[in-house]
Amino acid sequence: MENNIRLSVKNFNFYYGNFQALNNINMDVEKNKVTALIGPSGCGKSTFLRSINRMNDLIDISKYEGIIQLDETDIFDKKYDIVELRKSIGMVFQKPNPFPKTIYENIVYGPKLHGTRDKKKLDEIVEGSLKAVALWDEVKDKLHQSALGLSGGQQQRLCIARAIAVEPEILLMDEPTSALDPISTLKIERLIRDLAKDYTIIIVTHNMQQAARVSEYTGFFYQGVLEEFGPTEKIFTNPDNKKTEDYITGKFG
Ligand SMILES: Nc1ncnc2c1ncn2[C@@H]1O[C@H](COP(=O)(O)OP(=O)(O)OP(=O)(O)O)[C@@H](O)[C@H]1O
Repeated sequence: MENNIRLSVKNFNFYYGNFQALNNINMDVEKNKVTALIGPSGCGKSTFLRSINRMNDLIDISKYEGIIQLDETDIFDKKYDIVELRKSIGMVFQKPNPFPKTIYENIVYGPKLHGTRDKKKLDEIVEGSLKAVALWDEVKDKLHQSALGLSGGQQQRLCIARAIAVEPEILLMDEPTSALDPISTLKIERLIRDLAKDYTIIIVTHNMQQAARVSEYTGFFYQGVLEEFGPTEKIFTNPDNKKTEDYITGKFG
């Protein structure tokens, strides 16, 4: 079991100034599985997700305690290069945010940053990444047009392609379908299942049906505490914690 753990969070606390947003979080994230994070607004899901690739470092007043290990290396270790970390742990946001550049340039941005210069190699990465998100057929004739000309759903698939172009180990997704219509949402959900073959995925979602559809594991957060974490099926059918049950049956939140 131990070898299947990609990310291990131990006694993790997080503060914005005096406000403690996360309280003693412990979680092991299994390789090539989808882990969903659910809970009412303001419970700390995004703070937790952003801690995993150290995006919270940008917030001056923030402070953390505890350990987050990626493949047994502490991501907060001073020796850990943040550019390398973000290569290993990619992120997709709520609103599609392609760069105002061509489709091609969006995908090759990361690989170029990490030193890939060979045109043929870059072309391969573009084709491979776009095929992986089932966008290739839709855009192969307009790779050099602006990414901003794509629909919202296509833009989000492009952002996922951009994230996987550098071959991360983990993909973090912060409510990746909340700005999309139902059909685009289904496409992304199918894509998440496909991508789990190659990546470890952690997804924040407000949509409990979505968590149930896409994930193997679910964590329920409430007021900065990880109240319950376990197999998705158990969390949704037979949770141990009364708060989890109240939340999934719609009694609050
Ligand atoms: N930059 C910040 N400075 C101060 N407090 C913050 C900051 N970001 C978030 N918080 C607070 O931390 C708590 C957790 O916020 P967070 O965004 O992680 O919750 P969430 O569960 O993702 O909520 P939502 O589902 O609404 O996105 C909230 O009380 C929020 O007000």
